[in-house]
Amino acid sequence: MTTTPRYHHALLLVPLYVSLAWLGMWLAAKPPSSLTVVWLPSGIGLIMLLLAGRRGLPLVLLSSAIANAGGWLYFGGSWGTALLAGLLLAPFDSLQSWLAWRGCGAPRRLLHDVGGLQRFFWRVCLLPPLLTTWAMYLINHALGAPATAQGHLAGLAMMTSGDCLGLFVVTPLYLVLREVPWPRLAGLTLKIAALVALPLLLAQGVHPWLIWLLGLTLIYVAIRYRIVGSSIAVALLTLASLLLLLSELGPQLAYEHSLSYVALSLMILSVGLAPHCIGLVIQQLDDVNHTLEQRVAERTRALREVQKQLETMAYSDSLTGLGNRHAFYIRLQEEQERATRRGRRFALALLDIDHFKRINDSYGHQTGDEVLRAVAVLMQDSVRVIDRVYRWGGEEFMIIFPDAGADDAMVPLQRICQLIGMQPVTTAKGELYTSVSIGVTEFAGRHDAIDALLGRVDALLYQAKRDGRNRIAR
Ligand SMILES: Nc1nc2c(ncn2[C@@H]2O[C@H](COP(=O)(O)OP(=O)(O)OP(=O)(O)O)[C@@H](O)[C@H]2O)c(=O)[nH]1
Repeated sequence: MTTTPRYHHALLLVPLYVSLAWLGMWLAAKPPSSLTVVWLPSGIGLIMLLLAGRRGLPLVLLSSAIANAGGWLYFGGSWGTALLAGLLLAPFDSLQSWLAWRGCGAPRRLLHDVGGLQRFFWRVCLLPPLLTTWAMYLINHALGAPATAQGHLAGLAMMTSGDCLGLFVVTPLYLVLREVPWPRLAGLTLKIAALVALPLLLAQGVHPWLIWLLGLTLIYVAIRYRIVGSSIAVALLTLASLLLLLSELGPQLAYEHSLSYVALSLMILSVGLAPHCIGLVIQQLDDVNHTLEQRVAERTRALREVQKQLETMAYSDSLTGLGNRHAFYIRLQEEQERATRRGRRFALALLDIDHFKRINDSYGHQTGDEVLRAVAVLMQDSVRVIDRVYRWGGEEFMIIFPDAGADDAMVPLQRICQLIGMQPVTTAKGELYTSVSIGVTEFAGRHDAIDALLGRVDALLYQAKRDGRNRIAR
């Protein structure tokens, strides 16, 4: 049989189970006698199964047998009675843990939402003790355990509420321990201990009615620290109640003894349920909020992506990948303003592929597209990084040369003219020769309007066409 780390942890709980059981028996035997408020081993048994699954069942059986047999020996029972108590009671303790474990369903979801709290209370804390403690009570009684002063029913109620409270206190603590790192848990426990102690001390020292402040404290803890806080608070409240009872302090002792202990168990159960409920509701709201925020963030990211794509589509020419006419206008305006502000120049060239219609007519539109793409790449490769090439429309292109005059622009333009005129464009239909005509002008200072600039470059292009094409006019 292979053993996992979780099984080892369950194994380590055996001594804890036994010592908590003996501590419980010892407390019960203290005056005012035979009283149980909380039976912590019931919770420990469930944790063994949560850790080790079915393989934890023999561990619960063993722990319970040792605890019960030892208890009977301690209280003066014979070896035979002790052995019998161990053998007879252990299966019922194990059955209780098994029922509670089955009631948990998926432990991760146990105290995850308010619906889970209902399941936790009924199926984990209440039903398993209700179904098993009567048998254990009968066995104890048959073996010679005395009834409480208030009779069997009070004794049975005390045993059931004690087991129920054990499960109610220990299970959430286990879930908390699993999720919260130790240093944070220690800090949190100290803070909550101070908050829980305050109303208890006020009730003892000033006036018993001040015990009601405890309700406010627990609600505050639940709102502030969610289910983690309420779990720690309920455990601390149980501990504090036990200490107060041991010191024979506390308003509970005003009642009949055993019934007052049942009342205390029930009080802790009901007082504990409210903050758990508040903690879970707030936690659920937090989770919903978090999910919504995540979704909004995702949508915003997707929208930004679409916006980027739309911008690219709005400013670029899909065939050549160059900036389109819209982008050209924006850049031309910026360049004109910049040049005016700094007293600089810039050159503007308009290029047109000669007799492009013939290419389309002879080889088809697709081949025409290939030529347009090839010419676009060639132009882009022939200018400086800061120069910008745009598709003006059809087979016409614009180039803006920042910080350059028409003379400076002539150098790359001549290179473009020569390259296009001399080297063929490779297309699917074969190698094609073409040429470009170019008009080039420069910005003539602050009074040179954009329309005038465009009119000039257009006229120069037509001059180049008129003069025989495959040339530059300036
Ligand atoms: N393949 C293709 N052809 C286009 C595109 N846009 C415009 N054209 C074509 O480009 C041709 C332009 O013809 P014209 O304006 O007569 O110019 P041209 O034939 O180059 O003659 P010149 O400019 O006088 O040398 C037309 O046949 C348009 O259909 C395009 O995106 N792809």
